[in-house]
Parts: sequence; C-alpha cells; structure tokens
Amino acid sequence: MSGLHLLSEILNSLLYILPAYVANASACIFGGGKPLDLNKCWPDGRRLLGDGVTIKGSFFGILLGTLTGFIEGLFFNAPLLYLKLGFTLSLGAILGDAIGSFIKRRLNIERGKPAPLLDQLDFAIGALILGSLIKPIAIHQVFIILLITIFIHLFANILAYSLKIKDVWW
Ligand SMILES: CC(C)=CCC/C(C)=C/CC/C(C)=C/CC/C(C)=C/COC[C@@H](COP(=O)(O)O)OC/C=C(\C)CC/C=C(\C)CC/C=C(\C)CCC=C(C)C
Ligand SMILES: Nc1ccn([C@@H]2O[C@H](COP(=O)(O)OP(=O)(O)OP(=O)(O)O)[C@@H](O)[C@H]2O)c(=O)n1
Ligand SMILES: [Mg+2]
Repeated sequence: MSGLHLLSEILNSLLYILPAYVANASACIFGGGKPLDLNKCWPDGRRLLGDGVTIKGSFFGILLGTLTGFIEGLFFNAPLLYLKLGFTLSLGAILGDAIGSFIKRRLNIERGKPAPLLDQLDFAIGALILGSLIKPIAIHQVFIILLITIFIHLFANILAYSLKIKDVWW
C-alpha cells in the first residue's frame, strides 16, 4: 500500500465516523442535568448508568451527530443515506457510551474514574455496529477507526479539560 493510498483510507475512515465524534463531543459540551437512568439503581445497589449519562447530553449528541451526517450527505450527493447513517452512528455512539458506563458501574468504577480503552472505544464500537447496518465498511477500516479513535479521543479530552468543559483529562 502506497503512502497516498494509506492517507486516503485514513481520511475516508475519519469522514465515516465523524458524526459519532460530533455526537460524543456534543453530549459532553451540551450535557448535564437529569440523568438518563433517572437515578435508578441496579440490584447490586449501585447506579444503573450514573450521573455522567444525561437526557440532555444524549438528545443533543444524537441531534448534532445526525446533522453532521446530513451535511456530509450534501457534499456526497446522498443526503438521505447520510442522514440515516448520521443518525445510526450517533445513536450507536450514545448507546455505546451508556453501555460503557453500565459496565463501569458493574465493575464498581465510580463515575468519572478511568477505564482505559473502554472510555476511548465504547462509543466508537456502538457507532460502528449500528452504522454498519446502513453503510457497511471494510474490516481494515474498522481497525483504522478504532486505532485512530484512541488518540483523537485522548486529544479531544485533553482539549476539553484545558477548556474546562471536562473535570478530568481522560
Ligand atoms: C457540525 C455540527 C452540525 C455541529 C457541531 C457540533 C459540535 C459542537 C462539535 C464540537 C467539535 C469540536 C471541535 C470539539 C472540540 C473538542 C472538545 C471540546 C471535545 C469534547 O469532547 C469530549 C469527549 C468526551 O468523551 P467521553 O464522553 O467519551 O469521555 O468527546 C470526545 C470527542 C471526540 C472523540 C471527537 C472530537 C473531535 C471532533 C468532533 C472532530 C474531529 C475531526 C477530525 C478527526 C477530522 C475529521 C476528518 C475529516 C476528513 C473531515
Ligand atoms: N449521554 C451523555 C454522555 C455524556 N454526557 C456528559 O459528558 C460528560 C463526559 O462523558 P463521560 O466521560 O463518558 O462521562 P463520565 O462523567 O466520565 O462518566 P462515566 O464514568 O460514566 O463514563 C459527562 O460527565 C456528562 O456531563 C452527557 O451528558 N450525556
Ligand atoms: Mg464514557
């Protein structure tokens, strides 16, 4: 594979997963308030999801991620396909992040405490599963996305921390 080919594979992968990135970042930027689990606990006595998964964050995450997909679709001349893709990627990102929080609570990891790899990849895995129902991608692109997401997520979180949008840098 030539360098140029690799670069275009990476750019294509980033364009594919972009709505999920916007969904995750928007949930963080516009989130807060009433938790999605409505303060309910699991039989283990701990919260179902915790205070880090909110109704407002989930709503704006899905809305702005879907809008991002639609805007991409205008460029690619397939607005309806990308609207659907944007929606499934965003819903998958928010669900994946919520499942990540569910797993963290079951492992007795408090809200906001780190769970390496799970924190970086939960939303991307959720997005890839639902997004591929609308527009499947090759397996090597899945690996490119997962690998790059680890670094972009870390970078975005450090940026969000320095902008005081997040309390921790992971
Ligand atoms: C465009 C529309 C319709 C709306 C814009 C929505 C919006 C407000 C977007 C914000 C994007 C942005 C520039 C964010 C800056 C970074 C920041 C403050 C992020 C806060 O995110 C925190 C973190 C929370 O994660 P956690 O809950 O799991 O702990 O979210 C992680 C964020 C990301 C993984 C992605 C952030 C990155 C982007 C949104 C843009 C990345 C862009 C590229 C990699 C380049 C795209 C490549 C091509 C070819 C276009
Ligand atoms: N569906 C979501 C996802 C995220 N957020 C917001 O984005 C922040 C960062 O998300 P994340 O790092 O996933 O949450 P944590 O607070 O670290 O909680 P957890 O340990 O459950 O991951 C959350 O605190 C919350 O304010 C939200 O409001 N709604
Ligand atoms: Mg999380």
